Amino acid sequence: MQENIPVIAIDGPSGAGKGTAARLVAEKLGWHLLDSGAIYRVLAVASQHHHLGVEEEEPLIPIAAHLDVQFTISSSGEGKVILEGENVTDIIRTEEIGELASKVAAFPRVREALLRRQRAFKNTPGLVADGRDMGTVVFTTAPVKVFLTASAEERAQRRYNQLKAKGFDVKIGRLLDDIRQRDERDQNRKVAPLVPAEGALILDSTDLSIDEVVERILTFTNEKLTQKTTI
Ligand SMILES: Nc1ncnc2c1ncn2[C@@H]1O[C@H](COP(=O)(O)OP(=O)(O)O)[C@@H](O)[C@H]1O
Ligand SMILES: Nc1ccn([C@@H]2O[C@H](COP(=O)(O)OP(=O)(O)O)[C@@H](O)[C@H]2O)c(=O)n1
Repeated sequence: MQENIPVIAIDGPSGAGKGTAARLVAEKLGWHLLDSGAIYRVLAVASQHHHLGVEEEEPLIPIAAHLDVQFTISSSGEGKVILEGENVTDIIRTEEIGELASKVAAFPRVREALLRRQRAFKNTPGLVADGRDMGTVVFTTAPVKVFLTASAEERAQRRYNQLKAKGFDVKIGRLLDDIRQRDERDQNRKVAPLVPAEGALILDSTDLSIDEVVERILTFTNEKLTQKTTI
């Protein structure tokens, strides 16, 4: 039964390490993965394709409802994101698109239109989902909820390293400003604001390695799931 499929919901601000941790936890457990932020990022790109601004909600709703996107894994294990037949894997990771994504994500009816698509990722044997509202809105009954955070300075530095490695020309000061603006927008919007879910493990990763973060999530998952059943 769909209700009995376990979900690990990992929420937190930009650059906290959610995506990295979620992928590694999902690999370790052999569970499915939902990068919900990628859906909002894809919607931002789709709005550009359709020559729409991100200031008005109404025109974005049908685009969100009928988003033609595929998340595929190549034979070498590389994740690919295909929008309307076009490979948008790298484009969606730019700060410009992150910024637009956080604008389209502030519209309640856009979020509503994307709910079913996100919930469809929940399949046996389990799902690891990361985003801003996985534990508070999309998977409220998830047995395992984690709020992963880190200082804004550390998150900007991580983003800087990540984008530099991909060959993007970025400035650390600008990234820090962007992160602070995005935090502000994500935390203060009226619908599905970024807040820790009730009962979430609050994990500050500022001084933790990726391996330590993954270890703590797995330990917490074990504790939570053995309280109910077993993993
Ligand atoms: N605990 C950590 N210590 C150092 N770097 C990290 C840590 N967690 C993630 N990173 C790196 O920071 C960058 C941003 O991580 P990501 O998982 O994309 O964050 P988020 O999904 O929360 O925005 C990536 O390059 C990742 O490798
Ligand atoms: N579940 C989610 C996931 C992302 N988002 C929005 O989408 C934007 C991009 O999400 P992301 O997870 O890819 O961003 P990063 O944390 O990787 O910077 C965020 O700034 C949020 O505004 C959201 O509102 N709800």
